[in-house]
Amino acid sequence: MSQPLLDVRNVTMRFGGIVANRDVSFSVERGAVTALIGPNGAGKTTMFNCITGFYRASEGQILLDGADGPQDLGALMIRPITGGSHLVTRAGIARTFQNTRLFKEMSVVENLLVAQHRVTANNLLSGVFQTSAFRRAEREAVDRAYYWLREMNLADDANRLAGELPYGRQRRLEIARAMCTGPRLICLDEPAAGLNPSETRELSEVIKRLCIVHGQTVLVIEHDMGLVMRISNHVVVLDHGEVISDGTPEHVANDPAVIAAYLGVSEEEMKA
Ligand SMILES: Nc1ncnc2c1ncn2[C@@H]1O[C@H](COP(=O)(O)OP(=O)(O)OP(=O)(O)O)[C@@H](O)[C@H]1O
Repeated sequence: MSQPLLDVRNVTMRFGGIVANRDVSFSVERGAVTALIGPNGAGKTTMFNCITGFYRASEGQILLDGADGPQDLGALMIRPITGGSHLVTRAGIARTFQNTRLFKEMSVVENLLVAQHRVTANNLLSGVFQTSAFRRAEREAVDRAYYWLREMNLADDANRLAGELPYGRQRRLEIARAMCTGPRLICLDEPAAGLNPSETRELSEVIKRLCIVHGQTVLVIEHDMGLVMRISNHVVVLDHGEVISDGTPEHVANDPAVIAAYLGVSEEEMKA
C-alpha cells in the first residue's frame, strides 16, 4: 500500500494535567476527504492545531509525505534557529478557521494576493526594480486568484470588500485563499458552522470538486453530520481525546461506539 499523505502516529497532547488527545493514530489518504468528528470537547481542534503547526504534540509523530519521504512536522517546529510553525505551512499544509480570519477591509481579490506573498515578494530588490521575473510572478498570482475565485463561485465578488460578503461566501473565500498557496493538504475547521442549508449545500459541492476535479487532499472537522456523510471518503471519530472509530462514513455511522458517544451513554450500557 502507498504511504498516506499524512500519518498521525500515537499522538498525545497534554495541557498541564489535561489530556486533550491520547495515543491518537490515523491516516489521511491522498486525493480524498477525511473528516475528524466527535462530540464537544473530544479533542478535534487540539488535533487540528497539532497537525497545522499551532501546537507541538507532547508525544508521537505527525508525518507528511513528500518528495524526500515522510517529514516529521513536530521536528520542523523545533528545528534550531529556523524552526517554527511557518515551516509546517511551507511543507504544504493550509488551513481555515472556525471563525473566518479574512482581511475584511480589503477586497476579495486582495485577500487572495496577500496570501501569495511568498511567491510574489520573495526579493525586495526585484520588487523595487520591477524585474520581469517579479512582474511575471505578480501576473501569475492574479491569474491564480481569479482561477480560485471561479472555482469557489465567487468570480462576481472579486472587487467587493471581503467583510461585505454574506457569511457563506466569506467561508468559500477562506478556502480560495488557502488554495492559492498550492497546499498539499487543506484543513477546514468547521466550514459549515453558521451556514444556512443552501450555503451548506453549495459548500459541499465545492469541497467535493476540490477533491474530485483537483485531486486535493482535504481534512475537515465538522459537526454537521449531513455534510460529513455527503463529502467524506473516510471518517475518524474522537471521543474524550481517543479514536473510537475509523472507517467509511457508513461504517462509523453504524458503529455502536459512535452512536453511544453521541448519545452520551457508554458502550457497555448500549450492550446491556
Ligand atoms: N489550550 C488549552 N488549555 C487547556 N485545556 C485545553 C486547551 N485546549 C483544549 N483544551 C481541553 O482539551 C479538551 C479537548 O478540547 P478541543 O477544543 O480540542 O475539543 P473539540 O473536539 O475541538 O471540541 P468542540 O467540538 O467543542 O470544538 C477539552 O477538555 C478542552 O477543555
